[in-house]
Amino acid sequence: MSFDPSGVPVDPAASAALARKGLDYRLLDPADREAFEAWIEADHRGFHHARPRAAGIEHEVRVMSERRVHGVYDTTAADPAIPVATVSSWPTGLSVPGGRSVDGWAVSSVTVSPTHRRRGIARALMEGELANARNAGAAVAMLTVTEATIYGRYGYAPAASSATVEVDRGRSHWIGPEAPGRVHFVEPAGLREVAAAISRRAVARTPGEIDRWSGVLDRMLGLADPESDAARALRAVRYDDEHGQPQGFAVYRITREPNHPGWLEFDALAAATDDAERELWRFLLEVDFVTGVRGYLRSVDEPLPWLLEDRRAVAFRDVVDHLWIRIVDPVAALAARRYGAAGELVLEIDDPLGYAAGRYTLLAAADGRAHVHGPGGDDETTDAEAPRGRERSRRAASDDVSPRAASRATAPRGLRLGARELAAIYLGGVRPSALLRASRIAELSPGSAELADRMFASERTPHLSIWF
Ligand SMILES: CC(=O)SCCNC(=O)CCNC(=O)[C@H](O)C(C)(C)COP(=O)(O)OP(=O)(O)OC[C@H]1O[C@@H](n2cnc3c(N)ncnc32)[C@H](O)[C@@H]1OP(=O)(O)O
Repeated sequence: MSFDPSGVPVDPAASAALARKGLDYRLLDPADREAFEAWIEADHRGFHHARPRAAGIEHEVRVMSERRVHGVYDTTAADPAIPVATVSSWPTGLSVPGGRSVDGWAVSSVTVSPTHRRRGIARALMEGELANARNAGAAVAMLTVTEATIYGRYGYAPAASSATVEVDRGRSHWIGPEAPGRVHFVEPAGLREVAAAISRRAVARTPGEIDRWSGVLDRMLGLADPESDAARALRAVRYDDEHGQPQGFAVYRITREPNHPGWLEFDALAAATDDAERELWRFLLEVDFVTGVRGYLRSVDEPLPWLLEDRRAVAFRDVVDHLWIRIVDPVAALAARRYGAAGELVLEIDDPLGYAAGRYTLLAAADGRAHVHGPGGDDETTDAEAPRGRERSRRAASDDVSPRAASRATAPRGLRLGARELAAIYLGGVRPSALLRASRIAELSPGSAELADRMFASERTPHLSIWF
């Protein structure tokens, strides 16, 4: 990410709303170790997690000191040093269709103490984070959710799903191709640098993935608290291609009762190439003395069933909305991705919080690039050169993405929709026509949803494979 949130002030509206309830809204100073530890205590309690061990606290302090961390304090509480509410946020890239990235604002650690619930504290924090996102220059705010009923009211919608993929080891006869490379066992600590590089490439090829921060890799590899039982149970493997270049890795554990075969479970299988993805799956499926394999947060579009003779060996369980996004700057967001078909589409967006409200014209060219015209006369065109990163170019439409060129290709069509529905269709994981059938959007003219389906289609099903 190339935009800097350090100059973003504490949101005055959130501060005032909380002050009216007799509460202090504070941005924590990364140098204030005590405040961070108290905040971590509140965060763990809020999520019903066990208290972290010393190494876990060190890890959390490291991670949190790289974010904007807010606490809400009640000076009348028995222990006023422990916040009654928490939230953290940071700027990060979100992969979008076309192998590109949009400037995003990740929001996490939203907790309110049960002693202070349902007084509007979470609302103040969430509205504050939308203001922070917009002030920092992000186009999209995003989060992963504990419950699907909390965030729609702020304009968030599910944009990428994930599933637990369970494979019956006894039925998993492999019929896929042989990979040219090899799988090696490696020590998790030795994988750290390579895992970062592979993850960057894996994230870039999958819409819905967000840039990895160093703490999430440490967590994946068991390095956050390496002496914990959970970390010591992890085994790591790396796939090297035929030239000896690392192209993928997986980290797994085997859980089992004495005298019984176990279950192989994994949270991380990251691949920069299709060969690496296939061969790591194959390795995990062929480990002996195992009844089955369970991969968490996998894509709902996993190619695995097509690699096995018996596709019913694979079950997709717990398919859930996983990544929720909120568009805070539609012009920048719409111009950041590439489109599946050429066309001109008017988007009339209703947004009670204001960020996305207005009439936008999206002009997509046959090469997937787009020109977006916003209500304030702001225009933005997809940059042809840079594949990822901050790619805004506020300039006039180029010849091949000009309004005239696009309208020659397709007659104008349009949708009337809310900020939530825009968020749902943005990555291509939800078809506009499904929202039309649900009466969540309306067409300005017949055929608009069908055109929007084709334009918003993504070459890959959006997927997010981590919690944040
Ligand atoms: C991105 C993340 O971090 S996801 C993690 C979310 N956190 C958790 O699940 C931890 C446990 N839960 C909590 O800490 C709290 O219950 C929170 C944070 C979810 C809600 O905090 P509160 O301060 O009680 O919420 P607040 O009073 O501001 O409610 C705002 C609105 O959300 C609604 N709401 C709050 N919690 C929930 C819920 N769990 N389910 C459905 N609606 C909810 C309220 O009814 C209210 O609706 P309205 O304003 O439209 O009438």
